[in-house]
Amino acid sequence: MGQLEPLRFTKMHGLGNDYLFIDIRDMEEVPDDVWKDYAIKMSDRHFGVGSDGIILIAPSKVAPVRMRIFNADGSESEMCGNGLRAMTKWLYDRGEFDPGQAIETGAGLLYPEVLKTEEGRASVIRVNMGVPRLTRHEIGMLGQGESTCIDEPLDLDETMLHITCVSMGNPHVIIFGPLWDEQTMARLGQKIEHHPMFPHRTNVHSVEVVDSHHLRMRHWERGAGLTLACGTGVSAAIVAAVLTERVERHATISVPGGTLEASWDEGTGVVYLTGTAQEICQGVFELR
Ligand SMILES: N[C@@H](CCC[C@H](N)C(=O)O)C(=O)O
Repeated sequence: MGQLEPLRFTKMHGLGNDYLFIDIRDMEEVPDDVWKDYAIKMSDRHFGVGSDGIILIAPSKVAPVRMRIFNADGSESEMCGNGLRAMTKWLYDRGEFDPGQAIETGAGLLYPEVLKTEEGRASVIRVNMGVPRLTRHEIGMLGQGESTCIDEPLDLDETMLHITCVSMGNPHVIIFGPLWDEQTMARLGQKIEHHPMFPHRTNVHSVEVVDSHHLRMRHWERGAGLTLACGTGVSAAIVAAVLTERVERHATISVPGGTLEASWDEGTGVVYLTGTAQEICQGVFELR
């Protein structure tokens, strides 16, 4: 790891979903296993810096820049909604974000937009999260590949749940009902994350309908556990709630770390996610 250090990082968050951003555009290429190791060590909340994962600001052949995300357990994910807003802010605040530009992600090219600034810095960002994917094959679930999973039973031994599954590039399971408390979210979230139905594991969300324009959610993230917000999860939730006729196409979504606005456009099929992003601090990491 010696050649990478000292490793500069910026800690940022979207509603408390926090990541350590590392600009690797001018670095020599290093094997993914090295990033996996850094993700585990840096993310540790007691023996590291503390975060839900690390995000690499990487070079791209198809866009001005690419986002790669490694969860706190070192696994790589395709996408991160809160991370994408935070990365847009990182670029904007450093004069490196052009209106209309794309950011390459594992879910394809995505288009963020800075809606509001404060003292020249980005504060509210809207992201075109792309079109949700609904077949089992696209979600990475077992079963009939071309079929969807909408309000279907999942037997968890101790309890029978009804799940709706959506991919926003990464997989999400949505369970509607009264909002689970933290303990239940952790216990059932972990079980569903590792359920054999999901060979690549999955993110899990408890979702309560407040009214036809308002949802409340709690998250168990694949590779990170309980988090204060999950942008792709919120995007998946509005899709699942519209598909099951629980909300209109635009909703406010309350999560433990704050509030996001989500909408699912009828014409284009695109999901839009709007919310804040903040920079916490900058630092230098050296493994001891
Ligand atoms: N917090 C994120 C999602 C991060 C990745 C996720 N844990 C996965 O493994 O897919 C978000 O804001 O979308």
